[in-house]
Amino acid sequence: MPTFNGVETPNGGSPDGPDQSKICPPPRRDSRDLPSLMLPSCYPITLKFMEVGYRVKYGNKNKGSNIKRILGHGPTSSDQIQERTILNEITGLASPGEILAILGPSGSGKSTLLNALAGRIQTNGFTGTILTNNKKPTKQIMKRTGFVTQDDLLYPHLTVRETLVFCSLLRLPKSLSKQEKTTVAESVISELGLTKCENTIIGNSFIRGVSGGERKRVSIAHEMLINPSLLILDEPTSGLDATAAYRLVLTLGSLAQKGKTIVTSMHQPSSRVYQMFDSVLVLSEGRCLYFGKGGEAMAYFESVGYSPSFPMNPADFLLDLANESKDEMTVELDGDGKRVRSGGSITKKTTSCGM
Ligand SMILES: Nc1ncnc2c1ncn2[C@@H]1O[C@H](COP(=O)(O)OP(=O)(O)OP(=O)(O)O)[C@@H](O)[C@H]1O
Repeated sequence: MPTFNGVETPNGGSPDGPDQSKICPPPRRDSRDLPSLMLPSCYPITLKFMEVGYRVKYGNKNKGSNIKRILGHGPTSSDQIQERTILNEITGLASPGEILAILGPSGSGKSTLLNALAGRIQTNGFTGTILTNNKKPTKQIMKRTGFVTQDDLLYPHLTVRETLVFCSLLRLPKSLSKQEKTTVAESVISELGLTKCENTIIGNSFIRGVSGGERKRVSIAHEMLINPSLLILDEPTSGLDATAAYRLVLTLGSLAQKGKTIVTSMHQPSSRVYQMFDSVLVLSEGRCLYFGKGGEAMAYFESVGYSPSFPMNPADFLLDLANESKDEMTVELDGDGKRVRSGGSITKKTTSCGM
């Protein structure tokens, strides 16, 4: 009987986490039921990360030296090897059935954090602890982790269906037949709402293909083929209009409802997208400004003296805070002596995580 990587409990049914049998029924071993086997996330993953830090060394004077010579630039002090802290003691938690959104301005460290959480950073500069179900991530856990990168790499000449069937043939275990792998791809196409465009080519900037939103969905579908329990996405809504972004996050929400743990970075979510986040982690220059429930962020900042002077999208407010936290600002007080946002500036009182 074929085994399917995305469903079976690792280590013969004794996972590193909660008793799975209490969470969802054991899968029926019938290849005709493959799509229904594949869709439930039967292996919940709780992701904890504590004091995650990342420092990089840069400024190798030998690199690009020919170009520098052509430009007439001799060795300068900036050619010396320097160190930079990209992430500074970031702590947080993502639970099954929830969406954790990493928010922050460009360059604040969102992608770096996601890479760290996905185990994609293995250099000396990395510090801190990342646990899945209270243990160091095992190979089995890594197999159940999907990572959707910011820059998707897809073959422009293949259709959506061809892309996913091809990936399915490559990524799914040899124990599944070709027909079963095709069935898995078909069910993912349907789950991600790609049926309408399944015969459209992916395309690129030269060849007209699927829309930006559909392209993002194909990237997510690509990871969904392995039925991940933990899905990490780097800016899945970048380049999408507000409605397409909302629809995509709705899809993420429905995946979360099936028991998956979703961690996603997002640049500028609309207020209705923000409302779909269970937790948010706000980064500013690699430091955590806030980690906690999305719905409690505004109250938290108000309690520590920061509030917008007019009703606004919480995500915009948090991004303003993150952007302005690095600048020197003047404290402005309203009639009650509260610090207020005024003329686009918000004063910042704390950099600790509001957990
Ligand atoms: N290996 C590296 N060497 C030097 N600097 C790096 C390295 N990796 C990341 N950085 C820097 O760290 C900062 C954070 O980068 P990161 O890509 O994580 O930001 P981001 O929040 O995802 O940005 P964006 O929203 O624009 O994608 C940036 O200033 C980037 O230039």
